[in-house]
Amino acid sequence: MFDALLLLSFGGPDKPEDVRPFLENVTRGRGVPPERLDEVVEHYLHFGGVSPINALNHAIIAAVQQQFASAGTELPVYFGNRNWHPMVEDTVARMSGDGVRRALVFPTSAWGGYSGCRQYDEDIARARAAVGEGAPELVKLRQYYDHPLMVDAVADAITEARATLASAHRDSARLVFTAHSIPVSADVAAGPPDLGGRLYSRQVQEAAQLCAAAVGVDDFDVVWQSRSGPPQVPWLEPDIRDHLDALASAGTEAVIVCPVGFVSDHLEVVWDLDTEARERAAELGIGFARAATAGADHRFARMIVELVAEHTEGVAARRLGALAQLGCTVDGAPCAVGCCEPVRRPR
Ligand SMILES: CC1=C(CCC(=O)O)c2cc3nc(cc4[nH]c(cc5[nH]c(cc1n2)c(C)c5CCC(=O)O)c(CCC(=O)O)c4C)C(CCC(=O)O)=C3C
Ligand SMILES: [Fe+2]
Repeated sequence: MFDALLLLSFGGPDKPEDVRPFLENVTRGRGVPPERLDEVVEHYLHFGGVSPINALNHAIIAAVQQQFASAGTELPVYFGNRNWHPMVEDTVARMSGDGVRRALVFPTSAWGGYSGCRQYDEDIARARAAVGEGAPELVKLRQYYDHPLMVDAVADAITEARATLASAHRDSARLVFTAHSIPVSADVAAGPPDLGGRLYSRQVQEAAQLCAAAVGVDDFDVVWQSRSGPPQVPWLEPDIRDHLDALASAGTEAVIVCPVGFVSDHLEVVWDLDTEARERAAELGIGFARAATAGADHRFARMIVELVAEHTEGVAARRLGALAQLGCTVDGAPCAVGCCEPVRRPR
């Protein structure tokens, strides 16, 4: 029925010379100010111009291949990206050359919204169009932000992070979830029009609620990180650093920061949290622990295998959230008419 799995991701530079051209691909036509780009170049160069994202994706693929092998599932796994090599256009061309007729696509974003869902649909459509006649049918797997295996992995990561705090802080540390900020207009446009919008921030809130409940915490915060737009454009707020200021002034002594919005420890996690937010916490004199992302956990690969089995074996979709189940698309058609429409950006 399906003859391959494609892991579709964001992409990142592998060496210093890649950084500028990669960022040009990411931000083409998106109204990101040049000052912001110069800053982000520095973040990548701080890590030798190598984004951690490619190695992390290769590790996820290896874990999935291992599980396929031990289950006797013969499904080759391909890797393609939106913004850097291997580019999804090249990968889909290779799949076509290998005789792949129909493939499932696992996107490395768990979320709805333009950046997390619809833009991956656009990538699929663009890659198929580039191949032209005979391009494989590409079925994207559904959103998985509330999958029980994902929630379990994040919950354990929170517990492990808590254990790294000074003993006096362990019980009282404030649990703070982060996700990538997006323009408020993009959040308003997120989801099928009849569901009232703001699907991305509502999903992030729901995931945070599920993970907090899994560790027995009922009072937590959801804040945002890594905004890139010009200052006059409203993005989801507060930023994690401003939030740390507010928490410290209110007497909080320690925080556990959980980047629930990201599936792996890529650059925006290791720079914006492990470098900038951690520094801010040190300046404020508050304890800081960062929870690991779910991608490196064996349950994440198990979840991918289970999402595949929903299509290949009719396994029932397991999920803990109550919001609409979305994201499963065919050949890059959006989830619904008018779903997550790209918002026009100021020049
Ligand atoms: C919702 C969301 C996710 C989560 C869903 C998903 O995972 O897809 C995500 C992931 C990621 N974002 C990443 C990197 C970047 N994102 C940027 C810019 C932007 N992100 C946005 C949103 C998101 N981004 C938006 C609205 C912009 C503004 C420009 C635009 O409208 O498109 C820029 C430009 C420079 C800057 O301003 O930061 C960079 C370099 C990397 C790779 C990191 C690495 O290399 O390890 C990853 C996984
Ligand atoms: Fe981003």
